[in-house]
Amino acid sequence: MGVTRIAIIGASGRMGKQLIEAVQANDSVELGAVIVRPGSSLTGCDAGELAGIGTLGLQVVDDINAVINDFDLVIDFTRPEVTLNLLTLCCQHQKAMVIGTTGFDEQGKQQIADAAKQIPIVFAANFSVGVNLVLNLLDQAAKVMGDYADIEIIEAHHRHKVDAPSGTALAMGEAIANAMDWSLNEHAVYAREGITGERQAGTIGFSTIRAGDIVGEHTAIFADIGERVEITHKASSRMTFAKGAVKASVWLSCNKSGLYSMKDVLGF
Ligand SMILES: NC(=O)C1=CN([C@@H]2O[C@H](COP(=O)(O)OP(=O)(O)OC[C@H]3O[C@@H](n4cnc5c(N)ncnc54)[C@H](OP(=O)(O)O)[C@@H]3O)[C@@H](O)[C@H]2O)C=CC1
Ligand SMILES: O=C(O)C1=N[C@H](C(=O)O)C[C@H](O)C1
Repeated sequence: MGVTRIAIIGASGRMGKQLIEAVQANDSVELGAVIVRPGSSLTGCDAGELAGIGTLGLQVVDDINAVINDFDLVIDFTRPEVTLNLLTLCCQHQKAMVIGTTGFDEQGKQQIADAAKQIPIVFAANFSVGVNLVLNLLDQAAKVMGDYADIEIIEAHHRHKVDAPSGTALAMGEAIANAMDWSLNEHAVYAREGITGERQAGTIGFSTIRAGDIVGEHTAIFADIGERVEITHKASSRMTFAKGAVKASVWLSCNKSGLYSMKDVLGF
C-alpha cells in the first residue's frame, strides 16, 4: 500500500495551519489537498506559504470536489456544520476521516456514528497523548472516590473558542459518568448563578474560562472533607494535537470502516 494522501479542510484555521506542517513533517503521509472556505481570498496561494513553512508547490483550493481524486483521508478541525456536510461527500467517495472538531449536539454525533458504518473514522475531542491518559486516570479516580467526593471539571481556552464546555471537558465528564454507571446529562451541572443552594451530591460540575491565548487546560477535582485529588492536563502547543491527528491518520489507513477513538489509536 502506498503513502496515505491527506486532505486538510479548514486550512486557514489555527489547527489547519499546524496540520499542514505536521503532515509535511511525517514521512508516512503526504499532503494531497489543502482546502479553505468557498470564496476565501486564500484560494490559489501556496499551502506551505499559508502554514508559514515555505513554498510547497501545492495550491490551496476552495472546492473539495476539484481535488476529490487527490486524497485518501480528510483531517477536519473546523465547525460542526462543515464536518456534517463533509460526511456525505466522504461516504460517497469512500474517504476516511479524522475528526477533531468539537461542539456537536447528539444528532450530529449520531450522524458521525452512522457514517462510520460506511467509512473509517477517528473522532476525538482531544488528540494529545496526555489527555487520553487522563481519561484512563479519571476512570480509576471515579471508581475509587466517585460515590462520595464532589466532582468538578474546570477548563480554560483562548478567547476565540466558540463552544463550551470544551469537547475534552465533556469527554472527561463522560469518562467519569461511565465509570459511575451514570448518564452524564442527568448528573452534569453546566452553570451556577445566584442563590444556587448547597452543592448536590452525585453531580459533576463544569466551569469554563475563556482568556487570551490559552491553548487548552483541563482539571478534574475529586474533593472530600480533608483531602482532594486534582488531575490536570495543560497543552502548551497546538502541534501536540496536530501530530496526534496525523498519527491517527496513519493508523486509520490500515483499518476498516468503523468509529474509533484516540484511545484505540494509542492502544490504551
Ligand atoms: N480534537 C482536538 O484535539 C482539537 C480540537 N479542536 C477543535 O477544532 C476546531 C477548530 O479549531 P480552531 O482551528 O482553533 O478554529 P479556527 O476558527 O481557527 O478554524 C476553523 C476553520 O474552519 C473554517 N470554517 C469555519 N466555518 C466554515 C464554513 N462554514 N465553511 C468552510 N470553512 C469553515 C474556518 O475558515 P475561515 O478561516 O475562512 O473562517 C477555519 O479554517 C474547533 O471545534 C476546536 O474545538 C482544536 C484543537 C484540538
Ligand atoms: O478549541 C480549542 O482550541 C480546543 N478544543 C478542543 C476541545 O474543545 O476540547 C481540544 C483542545 O483543548 C483545544
